[in-house]
Amino acid sequence: IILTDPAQLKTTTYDYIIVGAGTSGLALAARLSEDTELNILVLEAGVSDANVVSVMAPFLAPTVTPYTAYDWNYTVIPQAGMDNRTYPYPRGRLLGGTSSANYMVHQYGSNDNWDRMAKVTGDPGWAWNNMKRYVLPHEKFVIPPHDGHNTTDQFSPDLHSYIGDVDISLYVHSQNIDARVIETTRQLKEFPYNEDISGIATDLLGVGWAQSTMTQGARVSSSTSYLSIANTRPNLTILINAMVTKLINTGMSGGLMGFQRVQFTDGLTKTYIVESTKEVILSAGAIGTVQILQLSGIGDPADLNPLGISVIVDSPRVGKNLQDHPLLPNIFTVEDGASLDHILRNQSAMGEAINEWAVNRTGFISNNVVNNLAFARVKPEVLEKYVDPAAGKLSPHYELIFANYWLNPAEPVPPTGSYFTILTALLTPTSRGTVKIKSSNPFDAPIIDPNMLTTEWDVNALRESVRAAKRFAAAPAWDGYITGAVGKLFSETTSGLDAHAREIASTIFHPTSTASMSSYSSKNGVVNPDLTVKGTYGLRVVDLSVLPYIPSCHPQGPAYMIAERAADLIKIMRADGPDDLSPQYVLHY
Ligand SMILES: Cc1cc2nc3c(=O)[nH]c(=O)nc-3n(C[C@H](O)[C@H](O)[C@H](O)COP(=O)(O)OP(=O)(O)OC[C@H]3O[C@@H](n4cnc5c(N)ncnc54)[C@H](O)[C@@H]3O)c2cc1C
Repeated sequence: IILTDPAQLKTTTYDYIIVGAGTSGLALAARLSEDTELNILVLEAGVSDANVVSVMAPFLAPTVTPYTAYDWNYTVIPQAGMDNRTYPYPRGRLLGGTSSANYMVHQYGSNDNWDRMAKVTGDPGWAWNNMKRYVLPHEKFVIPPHDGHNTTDQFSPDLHSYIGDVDISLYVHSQNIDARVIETTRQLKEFPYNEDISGIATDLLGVGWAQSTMTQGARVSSSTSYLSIANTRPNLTILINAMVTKLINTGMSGGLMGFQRVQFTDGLTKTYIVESTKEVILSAGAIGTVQILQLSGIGDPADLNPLGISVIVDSPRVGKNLQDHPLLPNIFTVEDGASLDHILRNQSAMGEAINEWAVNRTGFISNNVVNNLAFARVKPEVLEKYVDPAAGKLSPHYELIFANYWLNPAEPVPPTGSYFTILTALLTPTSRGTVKIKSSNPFDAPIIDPNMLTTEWDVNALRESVRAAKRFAAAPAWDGYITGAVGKLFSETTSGLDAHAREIASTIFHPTSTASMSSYSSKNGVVNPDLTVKGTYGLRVVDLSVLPYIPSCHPQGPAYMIAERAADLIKIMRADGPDDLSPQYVLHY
């Protein structure tokens, strides 16, 4: 049941209270509520996602954020590595969280991403060999896609699940560049075709077809999937418009501090308190989770003391390990009228397209914003000088994203011209940023410093991605289409290309790792391998903040995987012994 007013709550005591009805939060709520004996409350600061056209229509995803009613409307502080520019840092503030606001590309990361996590945390349960089991309950691959096209060789059917909760589909509308992208894989050895870039198999490298969380011409979020399946359960309550302002400590036990009470506000004047008998679980995302921890006195004394917040749990790594993928739009000019731009900037043409979508769920509005992606590694001679920051030899360093129009999240399409965009994203950054509350007022936005492009590796690797994009675009497949390059992309020099990056790069919106996991004995982390917050009992974090390293992929898949395993970890803790667990929940390691 979804409630909108705290007065509608039947009780103030629940077994589990989950903070944040986002990507991970709703997946976890759905799994925990399978046990009818448990009473679960989810508190979400944002609004309902119901009937919001920009949220539902896949191609309109870029209009859900930034700076809207569905966004937390954050802005980063001036970035030293990017000409001291600031830029928006969108996060979904609605049911489904950022899965209701993202661009829907779905992957799991490379096997190495998970194996490295198992290694650094000392918990083999995070290795891909164990994690891959969660693909089965998680995804439901849609065959055929909504446009009915033949998907032979566009994904590997044997790798995928068809019985899970989240619909995942290949494209449902072609872009006129699709054939040229695939042709390039035949012409340039450097960019081989990869039939399946989900990351389920060992190899993520190459050019392939995007897999997206959508079905029947509409977005699939954690709200329209996990929640819509679980929502009829009487033991699951979701309260929206409920912003958590802090956790209240409820006393020590065995040297650990409890935080069983959750304080929240309706956003206006009233404050409420609810209590958990088992656990409070923070799923407020890489920014929100840090904010709540710090407001509750869990953090670095150097951050909290100056704000007059008493330190209850000294946890110096809270908000410290922020990682994100820098994104650089490399835009080419193309033959007049050969791109989608003339439609995108024509209001009546857009109106017609949206109308077609509203009536039939067809046309380009029913499709994701991109159809093809490429994952690649820098050349060995570039890597020579560095300790490879990738999780393994089959993990990409960067990504190329292809769109037959002007796709620059930071700058709208110019009034004239036709364009082709190859966005490049650095997937293995070594720069580390921070998230820190500005004051003890929960309504003050935290200070977000992604600190991007501040290491030599990051600058070099992003430059290599631009060179790769230019080599890609120089393949014969693009003859008669591309006519030039926009801005400093023209440059052939190192300094020119670096200036291009500093001038227009921003984020692909993938913040992670701000409450990262480390082994039970390590202090270099915020949570333990079972996601419990170090120094506390009855408190866990279940969202992308727990990742020690950002995965080299689009991270909503990992957010869902973390939630799926967290549900098992919680169920195992509750069970008296293995006999109490259904076979599905026994970990095999
Ligand atoms: C524009 C954009 C495009 C993206 N495109 C892609 C893509 O194509 N593919 C991909 O894989 N990833 C993409 N991402 C990233 C990805 O969607 C997110 O990283 C992921 O969904 C985060 O999941 P999460 O569970 O950690 O947090 P979220 O899904 O953000 O959930 C956090 C929830 O907690 C709530 N919350 C926060 N603070 C509080 C509080 N104090 N009280 C109550 N509730 C609170 C929030 O409102 C939100 O609902 C994109 C992100 C953006 C912004």
